[in-house]
Amino acid sequence: MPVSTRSQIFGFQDDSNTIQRTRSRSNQEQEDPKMGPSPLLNPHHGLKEKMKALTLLYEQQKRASTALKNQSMMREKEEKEGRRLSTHPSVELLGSGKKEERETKSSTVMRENVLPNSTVTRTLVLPPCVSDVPEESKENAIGFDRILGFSCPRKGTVTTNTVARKLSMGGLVQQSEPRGIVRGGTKSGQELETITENSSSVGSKILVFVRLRPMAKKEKDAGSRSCVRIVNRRDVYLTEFASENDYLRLKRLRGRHFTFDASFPDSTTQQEVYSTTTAELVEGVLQGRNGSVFCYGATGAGKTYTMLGTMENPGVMVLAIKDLFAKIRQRSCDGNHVVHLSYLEVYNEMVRDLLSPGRPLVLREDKQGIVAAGLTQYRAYSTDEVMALLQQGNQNRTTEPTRVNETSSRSHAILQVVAEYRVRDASMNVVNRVGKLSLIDLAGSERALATDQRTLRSLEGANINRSLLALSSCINALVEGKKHIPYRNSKLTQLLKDSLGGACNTVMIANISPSNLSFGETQNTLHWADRAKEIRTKACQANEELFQVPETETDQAKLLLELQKENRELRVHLARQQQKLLSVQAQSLAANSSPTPSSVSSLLTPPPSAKPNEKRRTRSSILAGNCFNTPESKKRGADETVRELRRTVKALEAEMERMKKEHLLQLKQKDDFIRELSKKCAKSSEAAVEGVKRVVTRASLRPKDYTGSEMKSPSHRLTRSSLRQKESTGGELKSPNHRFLSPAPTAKKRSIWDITTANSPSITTLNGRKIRSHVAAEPAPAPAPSMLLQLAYPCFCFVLMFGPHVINCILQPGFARERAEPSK
Ligand SMILES: Nc1ncnc2c1ncn2[C@@H]1O[C@H](COP(=O)(O)OP(=O)(O)OP(=O)(O)O)[C@@H](O)[C@H]1O
Repeated sequence: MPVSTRSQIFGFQDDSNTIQRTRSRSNQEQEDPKMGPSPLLNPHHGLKEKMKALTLLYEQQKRASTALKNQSMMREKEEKEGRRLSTHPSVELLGSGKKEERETKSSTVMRENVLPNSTVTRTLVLPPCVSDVPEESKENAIGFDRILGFSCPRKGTVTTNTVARKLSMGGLVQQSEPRGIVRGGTKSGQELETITENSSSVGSKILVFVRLRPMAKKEKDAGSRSCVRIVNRRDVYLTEFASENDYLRLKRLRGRHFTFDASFPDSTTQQEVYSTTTAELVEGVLQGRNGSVFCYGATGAGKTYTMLGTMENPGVMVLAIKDLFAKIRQRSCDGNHVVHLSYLEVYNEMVRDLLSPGRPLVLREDKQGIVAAGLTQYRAYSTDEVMALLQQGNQNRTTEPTRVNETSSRSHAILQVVAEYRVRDASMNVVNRVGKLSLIDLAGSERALATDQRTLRSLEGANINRSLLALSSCINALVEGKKHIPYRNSKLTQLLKDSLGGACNTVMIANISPSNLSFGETQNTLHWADRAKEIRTKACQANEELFQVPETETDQAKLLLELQKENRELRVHLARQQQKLLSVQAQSLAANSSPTPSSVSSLLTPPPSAKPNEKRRTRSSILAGNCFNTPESKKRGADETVRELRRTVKALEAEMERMKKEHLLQLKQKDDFIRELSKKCAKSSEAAVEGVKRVVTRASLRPKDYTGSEMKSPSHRLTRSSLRQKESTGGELKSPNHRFLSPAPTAKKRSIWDITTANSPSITTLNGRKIRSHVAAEPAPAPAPSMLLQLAYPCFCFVLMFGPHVINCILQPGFARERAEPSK
């Protein structure tokens, strides 16, 4: 520094470090040939010189301390400013133009201050040599902050002094970046100042924005001039022109300067306004924070345009709802979102439901705050649905033409959107977040002259003004930190209680007209907006509820799961059992349909071409899974069985008949054979009787009539042969058949044969005794039937009685096989 070069203190080198430093510097300078010889080297310098050096040193110290003081003051101011702005999550004040970035890049000073307990990031880009500029200039540097939330910088917004600030609240910004924000600091690589602040513990201040509407045609026609100038999208300069009639003050200009969180010139689009003011509130609502946006201003200043907008240029309400649903759609896979909607108006100090108009509603205070009892809460599923509801509500809203505004809103309208988000966390507890967004379009403050003098309009105006006055009183009380806030003075302030003094992120948009004809209203609006900046709402924390699933409930849930599992298993088991039962029934049915043993059934079964098919059909119908047969199908099955049984019976009868015939035929054949044999025997025996008269036979005892008769019984042959045997053995019968020989005529005892054939028609009586016809030819005593006949007859009867299958089994097993073979 030039001052130090003049330091010529030599003798003070041991007194202080400062002097030591000064001396050393002086020594350096001594060596510098450009600087020339130092005056301190002159031994003739007296006290005067020393005093001069000391004075210089003192001045130097003083300047340094002043610089330090300025620095700390500036820091304090920045901190204060940052705190205020940090109450709003969406504001980001950064250098926007690339041109500016280029300008400041080369000469930016970086300072980093980290405050304890802070979470908010603030980025400052300071102009070149900021430390060297006077104090006033430094204040201006802060005063010329610009919002970089606007992606498209406009003409005339470029300044040499650029301060970029990034504000956030409760971590909102980290999660969602406001649209269109250009982070000048990060993009240009400029050195940044980062200040963090824990705003959540302090609470938040209301963010205040100002929007200037374009000059209306009516106003232009009336020759009005613009009295509002917005600089750097933040500063508002209000100019009061002297009255044309006041000739003395014609050239006098009175102006006022206001600074807000952001100020929107007349060219700002709806989307820009939404992005800067409300987008972050929507994000916060989805995280369980309450948010409020309200428009304040004189009648015709553009409040309804800002909140509702037109079809071509939808306003904040519409854009917020669209954004809300878009964000919900993005997170739909995470959990369940439920959106409820209500829309009401306060007209002449009456609360009315705009979605289902009827009787005025009563305001009540409960845990959730002030609520309108009986207000319709519509569950909305889509943006279109909300738009339709909004349109319906607006049709019900009270609007009347006034001198200032063709469609002047005569009521305060409040659209409330409640977003509930329910999700399960890692430990399966249910997290429930409820955020409420209130979008409020106030009626315009107005002078009586501005509206009609008609009774109703003036009454409306009076009520509007009264409620707005109550709002002003509340704002005043809040700013002054009074304990009692007069919310109850009007319905409007009651409804805004949460937004102004509750745990809520609140945004106020002050709408102003550019016309100098509305200077008074504009000044008033700006004045209250400026006051509102100081309102501090309570710390806004997420309305989050955690529903822990209690242990007992967990046990019950487990039990329920187990029971459900068991029930499922039992059902499967039951189905299997039913299947089995049905198959068993089917088998038994099949068995009933063919009750005979396999050999017999195969014998008696109808031709193989028909029967197996039927069986297969029955089986297949069961296997088809008809576990739960209808009664009809059961009846059909029974009929089928009966039909089958009948067929079997018929087949059996036919078979029996056939076997009977066969048997008779066989018997006849055998009888013929015996007859022939007996004839031959008779011839030979005649010859033998004639030769040997000693042998007495029955035949010899028979009358001659009978000798020629036919011997039909096969036993007759045996008799003859036994005779022949007797003859050969010397008259003694050695054959076991001897015992079957008919008894002697003297014997009265009757054989079974005699009894069974007693009633036979073919039996004739001989000597009072009945004999069979085929032995009738023989003389009495008639010989007993042969052994073959005695066996065959009971068998025949047995066959007739019990069916051919028994015979088949007992007597002629081979027969059945012979018969069965064709069926194979
Ligand atoms: N930013 C803007 N851009 C274009 N036109 C605007 C803008 N702001 C307001 N207007 C127009 O100005 C007129 C009045 O606006 P608006 O009805 O929104 O005023 P207001 O403040 O709601 O009035 P009131 O309190 O009487 O209801 C409307 O015709 C509107 O289209």
